[in-house]
Amino acid sequence: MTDTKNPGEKTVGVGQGGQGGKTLTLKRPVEQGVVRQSFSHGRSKSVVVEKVKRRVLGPGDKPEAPAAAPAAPQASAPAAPQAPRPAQPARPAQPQPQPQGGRPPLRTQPSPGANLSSPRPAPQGSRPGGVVLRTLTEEEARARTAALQDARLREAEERRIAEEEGRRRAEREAREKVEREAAEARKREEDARRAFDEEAKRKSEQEARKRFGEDAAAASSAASPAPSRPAQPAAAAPAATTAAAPGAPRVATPRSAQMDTEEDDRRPVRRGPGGAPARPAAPAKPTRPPAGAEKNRGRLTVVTAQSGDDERQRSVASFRRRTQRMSGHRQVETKEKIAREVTVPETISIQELANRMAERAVDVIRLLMKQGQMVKITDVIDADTAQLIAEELGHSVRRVAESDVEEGLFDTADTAEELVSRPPVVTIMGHVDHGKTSLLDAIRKANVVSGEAGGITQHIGAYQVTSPLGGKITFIDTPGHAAFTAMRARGAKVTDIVVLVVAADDGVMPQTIEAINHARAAKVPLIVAINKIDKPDAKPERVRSELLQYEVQVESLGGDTLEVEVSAKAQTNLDKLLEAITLQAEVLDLKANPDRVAEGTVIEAKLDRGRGPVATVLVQRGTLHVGDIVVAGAEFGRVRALIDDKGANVTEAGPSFPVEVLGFNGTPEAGDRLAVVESEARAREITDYRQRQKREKAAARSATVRGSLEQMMSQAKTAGRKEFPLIIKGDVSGSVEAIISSLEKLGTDEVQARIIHSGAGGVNESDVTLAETAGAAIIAFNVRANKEARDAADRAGIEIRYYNIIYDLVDDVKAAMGGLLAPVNRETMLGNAVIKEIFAVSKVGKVAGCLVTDGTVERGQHVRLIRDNVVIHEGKLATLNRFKDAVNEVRAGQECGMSFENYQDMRAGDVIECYRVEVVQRTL
Ligand SMILES: Nc1nc2c(ncn2[C@@H]2O[C@H](COP(=O)(O)OP(=O)(O)OP(=O)(O)O)[C@@H](O)[C@H]2O)c(=O)[nH]1
Repeated sequence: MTDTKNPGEKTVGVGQGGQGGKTLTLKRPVEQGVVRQSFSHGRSKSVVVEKVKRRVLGPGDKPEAPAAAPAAPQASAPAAPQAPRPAQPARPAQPQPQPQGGRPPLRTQPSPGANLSSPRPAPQGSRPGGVVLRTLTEEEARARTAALQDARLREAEERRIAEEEGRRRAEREAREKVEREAAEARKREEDARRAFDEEAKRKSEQEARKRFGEDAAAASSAASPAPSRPAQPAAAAPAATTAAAPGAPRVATPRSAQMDTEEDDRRPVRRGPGGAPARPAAPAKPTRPPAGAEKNRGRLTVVTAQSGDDERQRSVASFRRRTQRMSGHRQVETKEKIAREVTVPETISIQELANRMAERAVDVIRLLMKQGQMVKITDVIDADTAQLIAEELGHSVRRVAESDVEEGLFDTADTAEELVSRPPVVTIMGHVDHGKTSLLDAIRKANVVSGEAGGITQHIGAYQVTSPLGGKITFIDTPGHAAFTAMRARGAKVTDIVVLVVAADDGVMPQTIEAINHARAAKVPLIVAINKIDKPDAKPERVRSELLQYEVQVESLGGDTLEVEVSAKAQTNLDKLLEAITLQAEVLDLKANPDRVAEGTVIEAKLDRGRGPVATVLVQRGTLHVGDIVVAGAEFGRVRALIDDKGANVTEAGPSFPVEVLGFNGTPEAGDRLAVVESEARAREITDYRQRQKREKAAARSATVRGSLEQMMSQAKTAGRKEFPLIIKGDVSGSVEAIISSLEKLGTDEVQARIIHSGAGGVNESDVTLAETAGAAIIAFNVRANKEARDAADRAGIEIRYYNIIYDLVDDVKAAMGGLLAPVNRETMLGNAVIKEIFAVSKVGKVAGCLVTDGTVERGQHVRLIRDNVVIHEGKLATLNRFKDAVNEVRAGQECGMSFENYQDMRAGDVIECYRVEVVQRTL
């Protein structure tokens, strides 16, 4: 039994706590109800709550108001799940009375976890089986009210926040949706625009192509729609500027209008997000995206704002460029490409090749790069590569030999009108001590004495004198055979006239004869100067008669060779000699063209310590100037200075004028021909070739000194020459004559021995130089060559053949001359064999098992296969085996195995004929 001692309570619950207990009610009616109380751990309990109708309240207290307040929100928001919440904040208020000492517990069944489920703090009477709640104190009531108010406020706040969030979410979702749709619309728009641009581009290209295919006149006509195209950018510009103004009229060119009509079906519908046409006022502009779409492009920048215009400008510009490009190509194509015949030497630089083709060097390099060759413009390529390139570029090629670099260097013809008389060039020749040098000096001295300007200051190897008959005479101041033949050996024909000096007291001597032969070989006229007539023992008549033996018939003896009796020492008849030279020159009618680039010959050359390489050059044609680029032999240079025979600097030198040339890069050789070329590159090309040739010649010479007789014959054969040039030297003149007559008898219609020079005595240097010049062989009978001659022969690659039996000599020459006849094949029978059986051997093929019936059978020799007396195969023996061993020959009576080269069809019973074939030279 629970008793409330609270004075405020009017109800006392009597009973044992069971349901059947009686409740003592003191007059005051009570409203009661049952509330289910929940506890922790899932426990629950029903509590009876009573509400007294009347109670004593403190002053100012309004207990009903708070009770009604929670009910109101519950009624206004029945769906709100927070209905029980107000009870929860009350919980902390529950222990509040405890600290206040003296105060009895509120409930008869105190439960720490008890929770008041009803917010109403009403006094409750005790009931059987229930819990009677005491009436709340004012403080408690206030606390509860405050808590309730707080809870209500919080709830309202939370609701407001939730609503706010919901609203924001909805807004965001709506915005995102709109953005998404806009992006999609933009994308669609972009795709459509791109597709449209592509189409427009394709169409314009097509039209351009079509237009270029049309007649040019039609294309240029103003009436045709094509010319309206260039106006399009102008029309597009205002349209672009008015693009921002909605509804502004667009200027549509005929072309765009045409395109619009053509492409309406294909053009994508350009609509804004709202679905309305974006640009209703400008439906005809295909290149402009609708404004609505632009609005939805997202970030708007100046670039994007202008992008539409740019697009169109670019499109027009690119169209124009393309048009220009195409018309440009057309121009290039219409410019007819000139196919040239390109001369290609064995090697050529890229630059030179390009020049010859009239192409750009860069194009040549590009072609080579395509073939995987990285080259520079200065690189040199071979003729094969050059040919490939030239043909790739549409040119034809003329391959030339290396020697062709000299083409056009010399001997270009002059017309008769261009030729003017020139001084003769004279060489003095003769036997030793007959007075050559004395005569040259005498002539020069006499000329100086006779008042020649300047004076002799230096010796330059050649000089000019004035003839008493007028005009100049050029003397080459290098007397003797050496200079003469050296020049001739290099192909230079310098001398116009040879003055043969014969001492009147000595008569014709061996070198006199040599000089005669040299002059004759060079087809140069002689003037005989019978020297030393001042001597008492001088016998000029004897000289005249001796010369007759050598087919030199002087004028006084009825011949056509001029002769002058002179004395170098006494300076007698020097004028007559000069007159004779002038007369002879007139007969020769020597002429040259002075108005052309110079050609000449190096008379002598030296390396001067102070001046570098110095060459004495005799100009033969044209005029040599300071500054000319000259080539001589394997050297070239730019003429730095010209010095005449009197030591004076001159600026030019005409025909037959001897002059010292300074400026060569190296020292040329006497006898080298000089030419003026147009460029240093050409000069380099020529000298490079010549230097190569020189090296090769030196190498070849050392390798082929011997056997030159045969070599000479092969040269004769290839050159189609019928003459076989020889120089015969013998111990006595009788034997020499016998040899000559024997050799002359060998001659046939095809080939003939030609004796260039013959004489008694050993082979000397002069013989060798003559042989070199004439391309002759030297035959020495019972004589030997001196050391100088041997050295010279080694250097020149001339063979000297020695004999002591005249028949051997004749036979050799006969054989060599017979070399011109085609060789024949001579057969020699070796033996026969008969095939017994045929075997098939792997890797070898068929092998014939044979028995050699007569002679021998040799490996590698020729065989004939005879079946029933008919030759069925001719070839060579490939293998020859005896048992299992390879052997070189098998004799009669022995068995062997044979196989043939490239032949398998042998049969048992066939006869094999073995023979040797020799190439036999035909003889005369
Ligand atoms: N009495 C006389 N002696 C001469 C005459 N000409 C040359 N001599 C002499 O003959 C000799 C040889 O003269 P060179 O002029 O050296 O004869 P060369 O032919 O040049 O001789 P090499 O150079 O050895 O070939 C010298 O002693 C000269 O003085 C001449 O007209 N009368």
